[in-house]
Amino acid sequence: MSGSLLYLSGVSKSFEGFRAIDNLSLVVLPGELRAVIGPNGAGKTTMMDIVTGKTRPDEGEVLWKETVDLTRADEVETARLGIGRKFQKPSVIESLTVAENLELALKGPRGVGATLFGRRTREEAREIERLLALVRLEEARDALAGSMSHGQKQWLEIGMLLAQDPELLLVDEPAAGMTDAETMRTAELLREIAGRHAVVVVEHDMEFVRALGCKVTVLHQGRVLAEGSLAHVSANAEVIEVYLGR
Ligand SMILES: Nc1ncnc2c1ncn2[C@@H]1O[C@H](COP(=O)(O)OP(=O)(O)OP(=O)(O)O)[C@@H](O)[C@H]1O
Repeated sequence: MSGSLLYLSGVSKSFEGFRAIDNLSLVVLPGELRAVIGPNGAGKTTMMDIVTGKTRPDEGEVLWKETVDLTRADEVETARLGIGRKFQKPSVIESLTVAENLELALKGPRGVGATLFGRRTREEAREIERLLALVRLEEARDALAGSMSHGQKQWLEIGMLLAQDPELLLVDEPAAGMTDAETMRTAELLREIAGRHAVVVVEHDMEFVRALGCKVTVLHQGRVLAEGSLAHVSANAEVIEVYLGR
């Protein structure tokens, strides 16, 4: 599709004869915020695995910016192209401070020594401040990441992914295990970062999806069951039957 950032068409993937993804089509535009919902086993994780090059589809097209064939890319290449992925479990370095974690993310994995023993350039310091403000951890900049709440660790990790300035951020169930206040704050954060980055969020928490206020894609049995506003998909009889009405 013209102007798409991510384009999936007719994508299928089977595991030992079981179709986890079945003729899936999906388009994400630059800067778009999109929620993906669906029952357990609907194929949400497999879809993200395909986009990031972790899993190769059996059939179908997966295009980045209309031209780059993502079915030939591995996870390192998709990261380099600008696709960031936030897994459910936070993976911050607990023995470093919040600011040091962000600094490390700016410098990449080879920057551990420079982070611990080197000096921050003025540009790095400015970028760290921008990210701290964005993820609302300014007050916690010098605290150890290990002392943060679960929600704060999730925000820090989102900040670390943003340090790489991805054009697409895939986020897997960020609200799981968060308090209600943290959940709402996370929705606000993702709304804020959309625009500069496209964000695709997989989530089960419907209050969170409502707070995102974005287009929703409902997956079921590896394909798109419904797509549109939350009000639109919530009124769909099949969606109610397989997911919302449980
Ligand atoms: N490597 C694999 N080998 C065999 N089956 C797999 C593999 N990966 C996924 N599946 C199967 O494919 C289906 C889709 O799984 P997937 O994890 O993508 O769903 P999901 O929508 O992310 O579910 P959940 O909400 O539970 O995380 C499931 O039935 C799962 O058991």
